[in-house]
Amino acid sequence: MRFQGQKGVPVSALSARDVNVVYSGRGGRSVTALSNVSLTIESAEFVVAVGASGCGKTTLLKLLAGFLPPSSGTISLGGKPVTGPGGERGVVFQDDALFPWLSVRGNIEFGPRLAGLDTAVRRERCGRIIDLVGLAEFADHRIWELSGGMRQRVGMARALANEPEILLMDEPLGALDALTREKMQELLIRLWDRTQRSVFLITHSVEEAIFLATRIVVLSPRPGRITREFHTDFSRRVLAGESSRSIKSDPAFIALRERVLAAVLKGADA
Ligand SMILES: Nc1ncnc2c1ncn2[C@@H]1O[C@H](COP(=O)(O)OP(=O)(O)OP(=O)(O)O)[C@@H](O)[C@H]1O
Repeated sequence: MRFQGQKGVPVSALSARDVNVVYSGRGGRSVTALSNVSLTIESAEFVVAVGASGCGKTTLLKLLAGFLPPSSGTISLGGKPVTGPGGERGVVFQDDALFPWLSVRGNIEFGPRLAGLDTAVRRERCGRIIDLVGLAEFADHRIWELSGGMRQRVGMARALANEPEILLMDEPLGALDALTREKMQELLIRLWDRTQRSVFLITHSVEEAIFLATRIVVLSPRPGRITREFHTDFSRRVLAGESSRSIKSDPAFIALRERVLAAVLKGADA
């Protein structure tokens, strides 16, 4: 499938630099959700953020998406300031609001249709994406006829249909049962590999983070900040054909899981 990031053409780096976010809370009390956070998601990286509840993960994603301006600091894409949402950044949430009155294809074609893309180009592009997420047989089904895992595939396909440079995902697999979740993790790795998009993903599962990421960032609360980073490449083994079970039970995987977990718990206690 043709995407801007393929054949060695780098997609733009998305950066947060010295970012602070202060929310005004109830009774005049303010909450520092993020303090001096700097993070650059380089071309074709798969960055996963983990951390205790309330450490600012979603706030960071909203900044990168352009949904929320920082109180201070800058967000930039390819060196240009981000001042709002944009088609270069596709966003996927856990409970993505799909349009129940449209078919799978209708949902996926919605963005390109709104952007005024020529019908033939739109059909062709969305057909390829439907194949890529394994929904070809269900293209004409309504959303209410799909399982939870299939709906998440539609959410991802809908984001990909706008050909973003980077996918921003907030707990996309959080609501799925364990078996479906593992299958979707494998699909995410294949999507990342095939499309060469950069990905920024939030999860509460340390195991999921290690399985998916090329880089894990650990955030700690009060105030929210990045405390540790880990580089990992277990997803390469998925792409090489090794089974998820074999990878997740590898002593090297388990050892890293304990190190990342210790970093998360240390931050949560601080
Ligand atoms: N709109 C808001 N107004 C006031 N405070 C907010 C707002 N949004 C988030 N907060 C606070 O900012 C902090 C960071 O919240 P955020 O949702 O970014 O954390 P999170 O790590 O994504 O949490 P979780 O893992 O529970 O989803 C929390 O203390 C939260 O209560």
